[in-house]
Amino acid sequence: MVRVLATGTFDLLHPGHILYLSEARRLGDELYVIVARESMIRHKPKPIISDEQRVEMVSALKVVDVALSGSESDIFDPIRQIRPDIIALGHDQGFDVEQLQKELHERGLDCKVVRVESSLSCSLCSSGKIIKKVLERYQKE
Ligand SMILES: Cc1cc2nc3c(=O)[nH]c(=O)nc-3n(C[C@H](O)[C@H](O)[C@H](O)COP(=O)(O)O)c2cc1C
Ligand SMILES: Nc1ncnc2c1ncn2[C@@H]1O[C@H](COP(=O)(O)OP(=O)(O)OP(=O)(O)O)[C@@H](O)[C@H]1O
Repeated sequence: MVRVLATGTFDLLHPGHILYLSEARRLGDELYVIVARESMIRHKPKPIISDEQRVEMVSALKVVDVALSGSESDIFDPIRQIRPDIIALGHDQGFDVEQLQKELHERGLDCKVVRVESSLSCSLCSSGKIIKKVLERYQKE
């Protein structure tokens, strides 16, 4: 049984998320997803949707076996519990494959890190773009 782990914010779900999660799932037999905590997101605006609601939505996706909220202090904590065989990074996720692999190894967590290269570039295949469009529409009215 190969356990795959995917991660992300998943603020406003869109087909790009489904592509990423489906590709991650294809790497093994079961898919766990760590949903980022609002308190840990510093590289972009905070999500609109609460931690709990984002987990609920990701859990309901057909390709996902288990979704859970991440740690609020150490990203390696949930990995110690989940013990994935593979960590699947998204095409634009700001983690370096080799660096993350090294940091996992230093903590005795020997799972393989791979990057899912597939990406979908439709006009609303990004939570940020959806929010921008909503703002534009309602500012006009
Ligand atoms: C292996 C791994 C473990 C992670 N664990 C956590 C975690 O425990 N808590 C958390 O808030 N974010 C965690 N993250 C980060 C987020 O899931 C997310 O990838 C990060 O905030 C970047 O957001 P974005 O991919 O949606 O742009 C982890 C990321 C990776 C790659
Ligand atoms: N269009 C897309 N195609 C493929 N993968 C995607 C796409 N959008 C997001 N992902 C992947 O989904 C995961 C979660 O991404 P995230 O929730 O940050 O989505 P986002 O919509 O890109 O957000 P934002 O627009 O706020 O940056 C990441 O691993 C990311 O690489």
